[in-house]
Amino acid sequence: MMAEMENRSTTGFYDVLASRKAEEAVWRRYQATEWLDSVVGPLGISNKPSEKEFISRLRNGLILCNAINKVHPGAITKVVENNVPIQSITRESQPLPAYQYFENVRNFLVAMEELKLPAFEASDLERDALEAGSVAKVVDCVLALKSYHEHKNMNGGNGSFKPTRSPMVGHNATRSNLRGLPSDSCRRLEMDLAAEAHPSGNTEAQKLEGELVKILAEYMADTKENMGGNFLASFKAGDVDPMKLFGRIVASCLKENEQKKFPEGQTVLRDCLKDSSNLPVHLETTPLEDVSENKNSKCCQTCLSKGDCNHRRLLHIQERELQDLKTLWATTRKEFEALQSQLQNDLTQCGIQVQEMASAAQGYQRVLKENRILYNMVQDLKGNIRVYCRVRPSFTSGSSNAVEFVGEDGSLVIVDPSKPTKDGRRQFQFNQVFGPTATQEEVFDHVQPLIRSVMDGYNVCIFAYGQTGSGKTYTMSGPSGGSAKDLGINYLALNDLFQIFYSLTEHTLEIRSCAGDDGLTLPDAIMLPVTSPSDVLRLMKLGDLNRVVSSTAMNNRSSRSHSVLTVHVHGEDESGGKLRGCLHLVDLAGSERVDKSEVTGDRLKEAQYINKSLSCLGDVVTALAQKNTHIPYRNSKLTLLLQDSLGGHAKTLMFAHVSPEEDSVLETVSTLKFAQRVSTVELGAAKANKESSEIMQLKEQVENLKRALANKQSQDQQLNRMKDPRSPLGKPMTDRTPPRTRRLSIENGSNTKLMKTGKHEVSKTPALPTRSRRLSLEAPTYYKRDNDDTIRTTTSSSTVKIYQHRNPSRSPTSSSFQRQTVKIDSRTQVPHIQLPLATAEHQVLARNEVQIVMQSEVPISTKTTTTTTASSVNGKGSQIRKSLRSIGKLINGSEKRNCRNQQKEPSPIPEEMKSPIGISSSSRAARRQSLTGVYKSSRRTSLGGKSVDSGE
Ligand SMILES: Nc1ncnc2c1ncn2[C@@H]1O[C@H](COP(=O)(O)OP(=O)(O)OP(=O)(O)O)[C@@H](O)[C@H]1O
Repeated sequence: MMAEMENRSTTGFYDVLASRKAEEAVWRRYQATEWLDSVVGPLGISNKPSEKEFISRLRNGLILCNAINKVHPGAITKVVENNVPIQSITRESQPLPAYQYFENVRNFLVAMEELKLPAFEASDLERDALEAGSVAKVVDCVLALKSYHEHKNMNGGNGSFKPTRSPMVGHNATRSNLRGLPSDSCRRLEMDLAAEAHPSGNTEAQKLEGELVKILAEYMADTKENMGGNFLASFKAGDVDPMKLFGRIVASCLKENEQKKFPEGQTVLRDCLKDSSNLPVHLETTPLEDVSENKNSKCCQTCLSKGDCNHRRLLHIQERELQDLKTLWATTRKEFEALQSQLQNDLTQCGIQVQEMASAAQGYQRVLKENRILYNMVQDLKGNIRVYCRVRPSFTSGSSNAVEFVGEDGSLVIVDPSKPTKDGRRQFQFNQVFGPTATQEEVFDHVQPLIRSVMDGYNVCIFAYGQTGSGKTYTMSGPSGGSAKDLGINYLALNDLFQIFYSLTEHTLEIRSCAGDDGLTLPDAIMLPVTSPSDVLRLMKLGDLNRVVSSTAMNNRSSRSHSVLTVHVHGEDESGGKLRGCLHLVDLAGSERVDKSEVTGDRLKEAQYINKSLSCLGDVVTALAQKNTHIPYRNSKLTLLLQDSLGGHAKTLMFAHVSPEEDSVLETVSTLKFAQRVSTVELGAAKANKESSEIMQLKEQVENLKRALANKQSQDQQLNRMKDPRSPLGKPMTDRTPPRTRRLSIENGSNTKLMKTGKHEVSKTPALPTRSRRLSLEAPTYYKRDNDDTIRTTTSSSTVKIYQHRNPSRSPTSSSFQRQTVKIDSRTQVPHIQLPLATAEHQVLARNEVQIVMQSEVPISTKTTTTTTASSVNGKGSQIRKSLRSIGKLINGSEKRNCRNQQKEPSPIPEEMKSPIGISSSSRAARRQSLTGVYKSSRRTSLGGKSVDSGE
């Protein structure tokens, strides 16, 4: 059935092909006839002449010779004519002798050869030698001449002419003209010829070829029907490559027919077509897998078994091409792999380099950081005041900026836009400069080490300086209503201290708004326990409410006073040594030009006070920088307050704030100049307030020895009195002011006598701590005893209340002394200090406090160079040892004296009985004690003879 179908299909195909070919041939003959008619006159044959008719009209060669002479005049010089008009030449007319025919035809063929146009063989015109394709060759030859003629007419004979051929015919005679074409094209033409040569072959291969040809023919016929005039023209003109066209035809045949036209089972034909699709034209788009598949196709297998098929040759060629492609593919793959591995290597190298660069950058940052630390250490050793500068962001967009450059190394370049010359540019160098984008956290990172050193017993002062509105309060406290990330140094520092504190102990802290051990005091101070930074924040906010803030033309929330937050840290190190650190966080009021801030009334007065105190600060800094002997600390309360930080052994950091706006450039330069001057101030190396455990032990020994000595002396006195025969109670002693009291009075620069003023007893302050004494020097200070036994102190117009609280459990000598104590003193409105009265309770506490402080300060006051270094500790120890030795000598001396006295007659009357008031012996003891630093008894006397139980 299948075979039958195949046979039918094949027969039908050849019928169609034959009719198509016939049509084609007719059409071409018509073209040739028409052209010959137009060139040499009417041939006298029909429009659609048969092959025979056509050949017979050309056989004598006369028409051909005339035609070629028309196209190319002089191509044939001698045309043999038979004097019969062309029109009258018929099949029946007498033929010319054969040699004449031959002469004309030969001349024509030679001329065609010379014109490189396709020719035919003379035998093709023989009457009885018509064979398949021979007439077509003659027709092609005429049409080639026609095309040449047209080309000549169009281009005037210029340019190369490429003759067209019939797609249906192979031209043996024109094989030379096909040399330039690809060999595969030739092969395909050969295949076509082979197919034509065996139209009725029964072999399978022939069948397949036949089917292929049929499909091609159908396709070509369809294509021809759809061909427009342009296509034909370009085809004729040679613009269309016939081989490419053939390839395209085969490809589209494949597409269409593979799905539609081939019934199931016709796999052979499909494979064959697949095979033909692997022609070079299609290799460009056909996947390689398809090519390799086709190698085993049934058609090829059949062909291979046959051995002499054109397919075999084609297959060999394709195999070679496939092999070449495989090789190319392998090479390309290798190259690709090489490129891939190269890329991988490059990427790895790149990664390594990036890593190296990153680590180099990190190293650079580390070195930079170390450099800064070392530089700071050098500065610390030299005792320079550290100066950081902070530039706030500009608020006026679009205006030019006075800050030209902010360097990582602490350099800052300011440009005065009004002076475009070199003079307008100034460079400053500080320890650190923070640009407008610096965050609060970044700023605090650079301050943190300094704050932590408070825990090591150092006094630290950080003060913010700068023109109004430059960001001082922002740095120290943060913006009002800001979020947690905006918190300033004050909060972050306290937070940090609390964190360290929590990691050390669980104890509750105490906060108080007073100067504490050695500073100023403030009105309405209260003592509150705090357990966390938020407690402190709450209290600080309360303090801020007392700070006058008002709006000026320069700043909406301009601070109209200086603000000082002081944190006292008392601690004990692991070896039992005592530490005392103090942190002052100072937000100065801003300097301002009143014409710019446009303040009036009270605000104007405030501005004047602020500027005056800042100018005093400037004077102090200048005197310090010039190493003058006199430093004018007392010219203002601000400088007095900062005296320890500016002139002592504290670590001091100044934040110079500047506004970047162009119209602030003068103030900016002035601030930076001041900051530069501050950075040249050398305070000397900072010293920690630390007492080692060895010193503590020695102190304890001193105390014990002192007690032993006192006991001995009182025993001596008793013995002496008992030995004295003149009075059973002993001789009354002169009531004298104890020597220690006098000494203290001298130290304090005050009179210890109680002054009677009406009901009140007024006395100079007893041994007040350093800061209080300094205050009393500025304005004569008196303590008044009220009815309620309150001591009042007055300074000029203000009243001072002393809040010196001592919790017995906090005494340094108490065993229950907390390991770590943080006392936070918030002082505000320094220019307007109000110092209130103390209560009786406070008075008592004050006395106790003083006593404690004095006890701990004795060695320090005698050795003002207490430091943490081994040598200084040893120095202090040796001083104490000296004291011990002298005490020992005294004890030994008194024992010897006692021994001598005991040898004398002992008095039966006790010593106390000898003195009417019974204090002369203690006075003497006190005198001795004062010589050795014991002054509890003398204080008792100075405070009115009240006994103060040391109690500790
Ligand atoms: N680094 C900064 N980033 C963002 N805003 C800032 C910065 N510094 C300051 N400001 C803003 O600038 C304004 C003025 O700042 P601030 O009040 O701190 O200035 P000041 O120097 O304390 O002024 P005064 O001396 O008048 O009290 C505020 O609105 C503040 O929020």
